[in-house]
Amino acid sequence: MNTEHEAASDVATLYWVGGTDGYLKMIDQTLLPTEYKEIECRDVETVWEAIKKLRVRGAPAIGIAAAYGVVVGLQTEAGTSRAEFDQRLKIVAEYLAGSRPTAVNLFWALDRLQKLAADSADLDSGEMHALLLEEARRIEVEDLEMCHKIGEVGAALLSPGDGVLTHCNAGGLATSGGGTALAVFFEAARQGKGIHVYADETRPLLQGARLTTWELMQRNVPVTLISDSMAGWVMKEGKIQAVVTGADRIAANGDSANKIGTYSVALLASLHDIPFYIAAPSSTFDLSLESGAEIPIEERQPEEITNGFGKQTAPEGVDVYNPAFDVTPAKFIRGIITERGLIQPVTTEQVLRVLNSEPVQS
Ligand SMILES: CSC[C@H]1O[C@H](OP(=O)(O)O)[C@H](O)[C@@H]1O
Repeated sequence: MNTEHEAASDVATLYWVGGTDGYLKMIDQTLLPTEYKEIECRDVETVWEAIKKLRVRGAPAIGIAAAYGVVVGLQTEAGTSRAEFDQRLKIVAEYLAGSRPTAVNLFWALDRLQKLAADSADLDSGEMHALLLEEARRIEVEDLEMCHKIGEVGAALLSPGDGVLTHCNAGGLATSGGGTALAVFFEAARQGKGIHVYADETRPLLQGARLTTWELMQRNVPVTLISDSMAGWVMKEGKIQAVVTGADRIAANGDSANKIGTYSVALLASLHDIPFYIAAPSSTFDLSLESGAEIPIEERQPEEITNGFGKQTAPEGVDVYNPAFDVTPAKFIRGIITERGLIQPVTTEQVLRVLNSEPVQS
């Protein structure tokens, strides 16, 4: 636990230091696992770059970073009129919204802060700034509570000795510190279920190889790293009894966007009659979308594939297609694990029923 970190998280993915004149501190995830370094974000441009370059990544973590990014971006408005403050708030929110398009938590957090400001027109700029910092901290702490509940709901689905496969990183590093898919594994391990995790390396940015294995080893959860192309074979060999991944945006019918390669894993799981679960907080649902067809998919730079981590592995000028996410249709998802319970079957009716219920009691 970082002594400066006020939220009760044991993985200090990101946190605010000080008052409204403070700053956002975060682990630079691009350096893991070989270097553990925290960076300080003292202006909104640094926050934007950190999200864009995946120094901070994962839907919930991106939402928290954006919320604190708004607070940082408003530090230029100390002592201004409320009208000037609100104009700057609009500019900063639009700027941060342009960092990455798929993770809905980013937009959910920005909308939440802007609505708070609209509902607090009577406050002066200093009071409003302080209230926005409180709300950003609330988003962080609420996420930690959601992660712990997701862990409890999901762990109940796993049996002693299960082999479980995951794709990308949906751990503490992708959230306030508790994780979503990995929260399920952490809780199952805490309950003594003796699970064994198989982590896809997750090309091209290797969040699985670099981050998921690191987190699980930190917590002494047995983990085996496999290449993405091995997922089908370990299922065929009977090593996998369940698959759990995170999500970046879930449509009202349960179609789920997640790291590229997740769709293939879901199809393979279906072929082997292995349950495929998504673990995600309610803040990752976008009920304005009827289906996953409308989820915006981020395309990233070709160099992530042709020059991953500095080594050229393809001819100069080769044509590259690099979508960062894909969408798994609800029909391939056995259940969606949320802090409000398990959504099963995965239908619009069930999504709305569970999301309208209260969070499970720990
Ligand atoms: C708990 S959300 C984790 C989710 O975010 C990752 O994407 P990225 O690393 O590009 O931010 C991936 O889709 C994970 O499943």
